[in-house]
Amino acid sequence: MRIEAVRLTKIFGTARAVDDANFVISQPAMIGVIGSSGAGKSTLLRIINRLGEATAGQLLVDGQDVLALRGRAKRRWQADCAMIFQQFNLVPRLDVVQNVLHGLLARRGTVSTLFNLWPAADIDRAVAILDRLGIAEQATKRAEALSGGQQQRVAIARALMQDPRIILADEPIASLDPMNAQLVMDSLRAIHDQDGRTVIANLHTLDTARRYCDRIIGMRKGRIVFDGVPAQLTTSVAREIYGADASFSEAATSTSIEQAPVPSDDTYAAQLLAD
Ligand SMILES: Nc1ncnc2c1ncn2[C@@H]1O[C@H](COP(=O)(O)OP(=O)(O)OP(=O)(O)O)[C@@H](O)[C@H]1O
Repeated sequence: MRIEAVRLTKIFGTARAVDDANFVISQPAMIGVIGSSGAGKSTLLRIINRLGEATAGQLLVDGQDVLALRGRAKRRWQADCAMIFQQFNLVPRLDVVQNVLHGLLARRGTVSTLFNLWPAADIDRAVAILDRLGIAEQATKRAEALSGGQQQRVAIARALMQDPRIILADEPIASLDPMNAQLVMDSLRAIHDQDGRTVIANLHTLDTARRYCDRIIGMRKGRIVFDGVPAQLTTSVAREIYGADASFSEAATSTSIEQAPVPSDDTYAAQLLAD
């Protein structure tokens, strides 16, 4: 699969949240997107998944502009690129397996879920995916009873259930402690290595991007100002991305810094549940 972003632009009012972004992904990759708050990282992922519409530009996937798709074809594309969010976006009162099975909504209708009519083969697959992520023993618990790190792995399992070609992760570890952050990043890396799926993760922390990603895209004020391998990301380049002065230190973007929780974004759940 070849993905090419051509002059992707998103304007909110007068703000250019994504400004003329161009990149090519010619083979499965693990890509980290970095940049300070407001740089446009989330907006970029949402455009790719069609949760948000671009103002201009194209996203060519094997030559076809997926931003122009409508109806069923658009939903098929959305099923091909699963989203993972900082706040997990699980259904709290449902058990873990049910949450994972919801990944199938991207590929199928909603009728079966209304009646909880899941074929045994689907349930077996959901449990196998949970097992792969090391949380099969949590399968019958309510999602809300799990720790944040476990909930994020359930969200990854839900994403895998829809068998996507791409996983888009929007700040997947920003709400997690360092140990759980590592477990979640290890899982995403394994999914890329073992399945050959492309993973694009927005990351607050440079050290995480360096450690887990083969390629890093740096955004500043909507523009892509860096696109290269971690070794090319020198301190002076990092400073340019973050718009920081000489006092900038990488430690300031370390995973050990706790992020304040942000309100959950339930658009994704709404999209999955939509007809
Ligand atoms: N729905 C919206 N309406 C208006 N402006 C928006 C909207 N969503 C994002 N923006 C603006 O677009 C710009 C980019 O925001 P975006 O959330 O993509 O940045 P980000 O790099 O993901 O930041 P963060 O790391 O804080 O999540 C910001 O200036 C933001 O205020």
